[in-house]
Amino acid sequence: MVVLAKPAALEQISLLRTPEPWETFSGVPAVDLSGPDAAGDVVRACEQFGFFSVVNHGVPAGVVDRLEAEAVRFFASSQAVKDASAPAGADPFGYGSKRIGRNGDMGWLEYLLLAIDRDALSEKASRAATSTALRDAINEYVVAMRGLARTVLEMVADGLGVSPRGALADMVTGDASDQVFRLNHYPPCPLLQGLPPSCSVTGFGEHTDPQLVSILHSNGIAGLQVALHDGRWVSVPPNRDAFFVNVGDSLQVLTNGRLKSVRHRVVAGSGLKSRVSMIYFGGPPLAQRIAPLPQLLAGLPLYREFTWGEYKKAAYRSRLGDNRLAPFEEPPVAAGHHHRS
Ligand SMILES: C=C1C[C@]23C[C@@]1(O)CC[C@H]2[C@@]12CCC[C@@](C)(C(=O)O1)[C@H]2[C@@H]3C(=O)O
Ligand SMILES: O=C(O)CCC(=O)C(=O)O
Repeated sequence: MVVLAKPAALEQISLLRTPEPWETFSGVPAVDLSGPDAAGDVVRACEQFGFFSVVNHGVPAGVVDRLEAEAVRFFASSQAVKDASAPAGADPFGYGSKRIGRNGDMGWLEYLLLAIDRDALSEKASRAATSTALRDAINEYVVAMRGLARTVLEMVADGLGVSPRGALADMVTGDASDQVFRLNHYPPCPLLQGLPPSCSVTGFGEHTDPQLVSILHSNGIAGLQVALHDGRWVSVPPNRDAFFVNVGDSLQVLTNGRLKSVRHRVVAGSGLKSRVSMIYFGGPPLAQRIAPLPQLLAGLPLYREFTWGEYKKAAYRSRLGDNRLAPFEEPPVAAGHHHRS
């Protein structure tokens, strides 16, 4: 007998996680972008945690609310409508359900993954976003996220003493920058009904983001967890009024490991409400060389130079949880041995 597809219940069972107690983290750094030492606060948060929340960000609530409402409308449309937005060719952009990437990663979610060209949806992505209202809401939101990414990266440069202060920001807001945007919908999982609250399913498996920074917003339903630098996983309290900024692998390399990308994941529960999140990934042009910035090199470089295109290609062939920077790490220099130039 040929089994063509795993029955839905089996897919859910394989996403079940070992029951664990939640520790809600009260120490998420909140950076007030209008504060007197915002640049110092951003750098300290990126060094200590690799993520932070942003308040007083200047993004109008209406921009977020409009997109959230359109995202909810899109995910509530019929399966046939959503499936018509599934990726057609080699690129992964479009609607997806449960399968994340093409290398076997699964999660209890559906999503719309879209490529952004300058400050709007790319031509192909425009076809995947099914209504004018959704497209307009995404375009409006992306402009706000590009501005926020620029502000954050200028602050990183200021805080680290990198000049010009636009050196990092230009990588993600230049005309050829490689930006990605994703809407995620995590419905409550029926399999969990009647199980203790410590039971959950994998919503989005643990990973670091490959780009320089990503900016996340969610609808106030819990689920995001991050790994602290001591290895402990903690839940991030949801906050509708804030954005969460993650340091990505490329920023880790550019700062020679001084800022560290953050491992994060989403767990989905049995609650009554769905989690809806939107995340903007700020990546550089494909030809951009990524290597520790000479201004930040106190000792030896920890990474060899690569282009974003090379890294992205490798990332898209990897599993979600892989350490995708490993192939680019310089081997540690043994004591007493010196580099010859
Ligand atoms: C399994 C995968 C999904 C992903 C591409 C990858 O092969 C490994 C990295 C994943 C990730 C994580 C951050 C956001 C994202 C869009 C990206 O650039 O890398 C996703 C990719 C995806 O969802 O296709
Ligand atoms: O939904 C979330 O909160 C995080 C999603 C995420 O990490 C991703 O889309 O890469």
